[in-house]
Amino acid sequence: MSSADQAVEATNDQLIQSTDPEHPANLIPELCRKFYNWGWVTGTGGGTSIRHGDHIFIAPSGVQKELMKSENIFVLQWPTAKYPAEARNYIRKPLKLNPSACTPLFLTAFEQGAGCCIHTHSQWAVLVTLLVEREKGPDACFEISTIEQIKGIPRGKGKGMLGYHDTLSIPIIDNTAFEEDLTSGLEAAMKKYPDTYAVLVRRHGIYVWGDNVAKAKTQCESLDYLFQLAVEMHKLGLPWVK
Ligand SMILES: CSCCC(=O)C(=O)COP(=O)(O)O
Ligand SMILES: [Zn+2]
Repeated sequence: MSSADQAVEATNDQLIQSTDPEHPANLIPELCRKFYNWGWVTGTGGGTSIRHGDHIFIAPSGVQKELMKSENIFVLQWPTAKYPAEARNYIRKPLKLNPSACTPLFLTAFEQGAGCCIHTHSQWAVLVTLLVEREKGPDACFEISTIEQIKGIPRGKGKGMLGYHDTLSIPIIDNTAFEEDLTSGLEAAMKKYPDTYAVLVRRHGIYVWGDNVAKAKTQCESLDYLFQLAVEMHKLGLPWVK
């Protein structure tokens, strides 16, 4: 390790030390424990990142997310370069750990003004991506209507929440061999669907973001509920869209 890296590691512990349970360095491990119990981040997959002022808090890669501690958290100075990875401005790097492979995807959500982004490997999310026809290619979307929980999802930034009679549409992008390579697909989906707060990844999971942690979490919960409901409706032969 270079002396510059050692300095980043050694000098910036204050960035992740707080007695406030709402501090991102405390909140990320706490949220990941909940997400693990909900089947969202099992087997090291998935994770979450929070923007707090001009700092981005990111979990390490390939670790048991439910066992993560605040001292394992990376901190980036915001704004930062998305590419290449070496150009990112880390102001705290835990020794012997790498930042999450989801980092460029989380940064894409922060570029949209998000305060928190959650990535899950929920089986319900994966199942709906398998049930929506593949032939639709870049136009593939999961759609559901006339279910009360749709009201938990925003209509778009500053546009209020969807109503009971609205149709919720979540774009689906194809998976790639490496998590980082999903970034261009996520960017394209955000451009095509500027009001969306989530993008499904076929055979992989979902990215959900929100203006703050509470909104990202509740939106992710509402979507997971709707995906599970949709799978159960499909088993009963019931249509998702009236
Ligand atoms: C078995 S998990 C494969 C990688 C992945 O999809 C993921 O979300 C985890 O990435 P990270 O680098 O944050 O561990
Ligand atoms: Zn993943």
